[in-house]
Amino acid sequence: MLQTAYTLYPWLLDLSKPKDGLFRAGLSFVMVILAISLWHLWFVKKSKKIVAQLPPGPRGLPTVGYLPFLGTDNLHLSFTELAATYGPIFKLWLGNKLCVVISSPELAKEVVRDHDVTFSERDPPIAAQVASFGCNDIAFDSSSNPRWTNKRKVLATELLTNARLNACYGLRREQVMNGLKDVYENVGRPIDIGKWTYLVALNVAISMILGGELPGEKGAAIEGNLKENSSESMVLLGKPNVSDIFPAIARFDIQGIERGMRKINQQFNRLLESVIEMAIDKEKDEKSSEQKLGFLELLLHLKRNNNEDNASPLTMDEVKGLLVDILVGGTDTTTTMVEWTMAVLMQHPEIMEKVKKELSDVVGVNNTVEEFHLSNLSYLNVVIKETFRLHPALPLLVPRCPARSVHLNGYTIPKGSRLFINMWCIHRDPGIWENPLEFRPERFLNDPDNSNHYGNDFRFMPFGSGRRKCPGIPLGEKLLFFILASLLHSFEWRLPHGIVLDMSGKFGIVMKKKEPILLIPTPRLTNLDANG
Ligand code: HEM
Repeated sequence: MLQTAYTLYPWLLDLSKPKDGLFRAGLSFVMVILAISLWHLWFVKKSKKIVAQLPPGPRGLPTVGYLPFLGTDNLHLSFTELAATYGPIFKLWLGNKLCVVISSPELAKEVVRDHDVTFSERDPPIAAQVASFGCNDIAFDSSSNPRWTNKRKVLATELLTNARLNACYGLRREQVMNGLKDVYENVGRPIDIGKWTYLVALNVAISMILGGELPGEKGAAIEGNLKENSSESMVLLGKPNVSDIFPAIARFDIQGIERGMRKINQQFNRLLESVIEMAIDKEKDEKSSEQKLGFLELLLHLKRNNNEDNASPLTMDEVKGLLVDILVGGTDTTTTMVEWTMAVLMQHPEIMEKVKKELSDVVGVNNTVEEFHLSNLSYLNVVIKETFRLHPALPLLVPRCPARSVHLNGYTIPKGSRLFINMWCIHRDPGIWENPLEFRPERFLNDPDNSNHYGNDFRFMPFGSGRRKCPGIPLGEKLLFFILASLLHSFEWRLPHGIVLDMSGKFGIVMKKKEPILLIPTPRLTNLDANG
């Protein structure tokens, strides 16, 4: 058509025959309009083709996108409902962020294995950027930054090695025993399991960071402030922030989240400076044995010296970022998992009985649990796995962000969009799991692959997978297991009279129980004091 118009064009412009002029001018006008219309049609079709390359998804409203239709409480549930309509890959706009959600193991494999490098970037929320000393931690630093690889290596090969964790078992034991003694003193009264566990997990983290208790009144005050500060930080990190969804208005900080986080961060910084000073003094006074050093002393050592591979030493902000990862990454996740496990056990008395019997057989009725018992508690192990399946601490993992546009399942996932892997949906998919909503630990009992939850089985990834997989597994799992075994072996638990368990979750970075779980303890061991 365009070619015909092109050949006619000289004739149309030949205005030497005046009587035909009007006709030719009219025809010329029509042809130009036709050409423009054809070009327009071609252009619209081409742009539609680009739009069609995005995954399907629900329509939203101008500016806010699908935001008003999503409940704030349970993003993973809304995403699961949308997957039922739009399939295992869909997109939606939240404000002006394009989000893509995937909900099948096949697509999860493509993201975390086949395109792992491309999908390993993060889109850090503002509060997290501040809390992590400008993304100087592991969770929010760019994976293309060689310093990120260095920090993951430091965590894996310096802090969380078996030898190091074994060396500081005494510190974990002491904090768990202190927690059990608190429960003992409150026998017969309701205990908030989440609050109790959070305090124990935080005490463990602080104690391992400092290599024990800080001396004197100053030390006790610093420890108290660190606890308070970490809890406040968790609250702000969990709050949805309008500035993250509408970057154009971020500078107004409408909810004051950024200001709040900056204040907390300054206090935290001052606390860390005091702790660092004390650690340096301690180092001067006594040369502690290498294995007994606290994480902070080790990090300061790595800050001063090049490590074996001659990677450049850690910066002070990186030391602080790593401490934040340990304080934040390990405490809320462990707390949440203890809460959910206790809740499901209260719902299933027959499973609780089996757990208690195993504990009595393996640990003995007059002994407290020690970490060396854990590898023999195979039934408790599968109870925890089943809880991970039904109540993963991070149901959407930590959202990823492609470093460049990628094709996934025939769709384009544009660079900079936010990608969620809905593990909640995959963990409950009836096509994968038999009676998926049933709490049945036995499903894992005869499983030959005991390590299938470490990221190689894309149907079951409570710790994520690929380059961004949780680097805290060795500590997280040990602590979770140890706290649960100790609680269940030392006490009988019952719900307060007339209380019905509420099993709904409240979505944040970590999915906690919506209602705290309050349980009343009665001693099971006769001699907790003697063993402590
Ligand atoms: C039961 C306890 C824990 C659970 C369930 C858990 C779960 C997770 C999950 C699901 C992720 C996201 C993985 C992904 O996006 O693919 C993650 C990331 C992370 N976790 Fe854990 N975690 C636990 C304990 C810990 C502990 C104890 C630490 C620190 C010592 C820790 C530090 C981190 C860090 C730094 C990241 C970010 C990794 C990165 O982005 O490269 N976690 N965790």
